[in-house]
Amino acid sequence: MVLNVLFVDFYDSFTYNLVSLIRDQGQHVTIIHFDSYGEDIERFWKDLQCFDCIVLGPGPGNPENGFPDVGFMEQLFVRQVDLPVLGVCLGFQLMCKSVGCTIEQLPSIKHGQVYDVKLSSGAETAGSLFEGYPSSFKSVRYHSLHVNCKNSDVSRIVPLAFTDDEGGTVLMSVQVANKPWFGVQYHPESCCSELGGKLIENFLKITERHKQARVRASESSDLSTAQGVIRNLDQTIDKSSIYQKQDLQAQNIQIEEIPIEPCTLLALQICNLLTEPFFLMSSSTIHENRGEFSIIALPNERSTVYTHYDQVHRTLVHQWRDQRITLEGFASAAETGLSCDGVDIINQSKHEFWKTLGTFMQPKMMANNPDIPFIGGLVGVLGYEMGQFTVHDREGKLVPDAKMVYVENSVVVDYQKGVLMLISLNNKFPENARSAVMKIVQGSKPGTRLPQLPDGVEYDITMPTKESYVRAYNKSQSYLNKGDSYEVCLTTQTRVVPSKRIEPWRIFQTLICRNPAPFSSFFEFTDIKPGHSDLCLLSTSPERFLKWDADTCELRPIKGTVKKDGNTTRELATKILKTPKEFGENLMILDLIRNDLYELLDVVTVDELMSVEEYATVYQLVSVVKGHGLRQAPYSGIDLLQHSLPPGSMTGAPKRKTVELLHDEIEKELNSHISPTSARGVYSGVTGYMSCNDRGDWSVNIRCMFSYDNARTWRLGAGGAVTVLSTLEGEWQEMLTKLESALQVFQN
Ligand SMILES: C=C(O[C@@H]1C=C(C(=O)O)C=C[C@H]1O)C(=O)O
Ligand SMILES: NC(=O)CC[C@H](N)C(=O)O
Repeated sequence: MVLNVLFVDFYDSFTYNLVSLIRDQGQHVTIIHFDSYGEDIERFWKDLQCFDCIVLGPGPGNPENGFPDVGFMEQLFVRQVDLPVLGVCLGFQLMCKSVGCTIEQLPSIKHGQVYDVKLSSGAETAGSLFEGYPSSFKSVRYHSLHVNCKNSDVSRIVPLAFTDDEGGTVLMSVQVANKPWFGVQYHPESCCSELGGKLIENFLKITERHKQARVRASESSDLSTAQGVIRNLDQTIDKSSIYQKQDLQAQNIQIEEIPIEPCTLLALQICNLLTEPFFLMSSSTIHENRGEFSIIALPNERSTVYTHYDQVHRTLVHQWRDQRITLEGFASAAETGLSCDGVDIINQSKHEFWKTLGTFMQPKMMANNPDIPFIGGLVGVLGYEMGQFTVHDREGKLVPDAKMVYVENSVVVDYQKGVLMLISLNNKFPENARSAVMKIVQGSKPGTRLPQLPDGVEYDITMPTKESYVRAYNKSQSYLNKGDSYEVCLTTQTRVVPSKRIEPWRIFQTLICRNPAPFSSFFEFTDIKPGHSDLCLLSTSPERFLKWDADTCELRPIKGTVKKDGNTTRELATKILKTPKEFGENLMILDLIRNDLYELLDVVTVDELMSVEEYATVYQLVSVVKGHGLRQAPYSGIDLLQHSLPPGSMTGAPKRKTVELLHDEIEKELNSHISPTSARGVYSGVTGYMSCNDRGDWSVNIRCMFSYDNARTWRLGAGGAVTVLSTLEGEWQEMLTKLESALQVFQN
């Protein structure tokens, strides 16, 4: 008998981790938001007849705030719903409040910390929520608030578990007396919690028994009506796929392999000799599993270019350097939506923009699957505001939020195999590019002279004041304390104006030598006119956002940073990175990313838990999460990409609420010297490709600089995760360290 579980989501970023635990038990889960019914409690009550139990999930906010934070969900208990209920964290607090407990500030807030949960005596008896549990087990806590039942009617509450921390004993689980209503304060669904699946299994057994009793009393509802209701209810996420997968045909690819001596300057040297435009996604450090490749993408007049402006909900489509288009014509088409020779104008939201990209790519996907990450496809940059929950408010200057270019010719260097490949999808690998490659491959070893920026240029650098940073930091702390957020990725932006324009390529070469990184990128979009770009990104990112192939995907969130200086050995860094502060920071984002994947996929694994990685200026704590079974799913990599942007490591958790707080409150004043709308722009977005052999790889836009005005001014973002364990000085210094990784090129 499959149970129908109603899951009430309070817009949390751990919802689907819990949902997956229930689905693993073979049960059907319907997810609604706590405010899906608005104020229509009667309709909600009627629909409840279709379900066998209710799970009230975790989430931001405080049940004491009432309707804005929890809707009318407390009424479940006030009206005495005749269904088993499991409340988790916020849901638990809500249930306890409804029976007279108070919700109070936790003396020592815990976000992403593992504690021993101890059962009250008798809690593990047969038929209970903790049947078969040991007397103590480890679980993760994410809460600012806790339940105080000292002044409540003790006959209504059966405490089941507690934990000890610095603030004394904290209630971890209760049952409401004589009711099948249970709750846990801890998070059974975290990847660092023990026995989470068992808790759900036990709750479902309780549900099963309850259901049987109801069936006997013939209270059960008509199954066919139930199915209709259920189908229409579950609308919290858009589950449609961007494009339908089809049977793929083999298509023509020309690949010429040339053996090479692996050297990460190779791609740079080839680009130096190229006479045509190029984009570079390059590794400047070779590691197993990241940075094994450099890709030089060669756009030409056959290349279609997509530019999306979220501020005006418009996409412009044109061919690379179409002679009919002028810079002024293009800018005015973007601004007004009025037609312009050579440009297709589509008025569409960013959501529809993804579909436009998908529709374009679908017929280009091919059955050939050479073991090469990129054979040709869309390459480009997606800004932070292309993600979910973000908005790009209208401000003075219209800037692109996304630019993607379809590229048929490329050079791919595989450092591990020691081969370079010239790849063409149109049988016409450009001769000039071939001779540039041959010159470098056959020539003498590349020199080691470090490129320098030209002498005699002054740099006007504007960064946020420490005072405004302090205010933003304090705001972040106050939201963390109130339980509105568990982690806030607070970011700053700095503007650099050189007294003379310097070629982006020259800056990039300096940057990549000073701050080598596995995901460096050079994207100067000169798609209208040579020597002119409306978007330019120079990045030395250490962080992979998302990589996929036809069946699996991988995310590598970085959270936890230690500056390298003369005294920091790897050993010391590891010690610092394994403290509760860094552990919690990383775990929260790891759990958030599992959630992002579980929204679309059934199987998600944690393949590396908090490894320490070394970079030029910092040590970082990195986890690796994989999603499996894409082949059987209706989704492709592009669905995962759309779905999981913006990167959780750049937002904090829970994602939706924290993105909102950052935009409306926290970063507004802090970055007002750059933009009045607190848009992050390219920073915090992603850069990469989707290849016609169904592979993709995207890095997070950090340790980078970008320009919207043809390299006259540059913007650099830097930030870090603020948690309750942060210190103001520590975060300020961490931000400066990250800023320095790119800013250093302008400082001598
Ligand atoms: C925000 C930045 O980096 C992010 C924040 C990190 C952290 O808080 O430790 C680490 C890597 C990135 O996910 C940045 O580099 O500007
Ligand atoms: N994870 C949660 O559900 C948190 C609940 C509540 N907002 C708190 O901070 O205590």
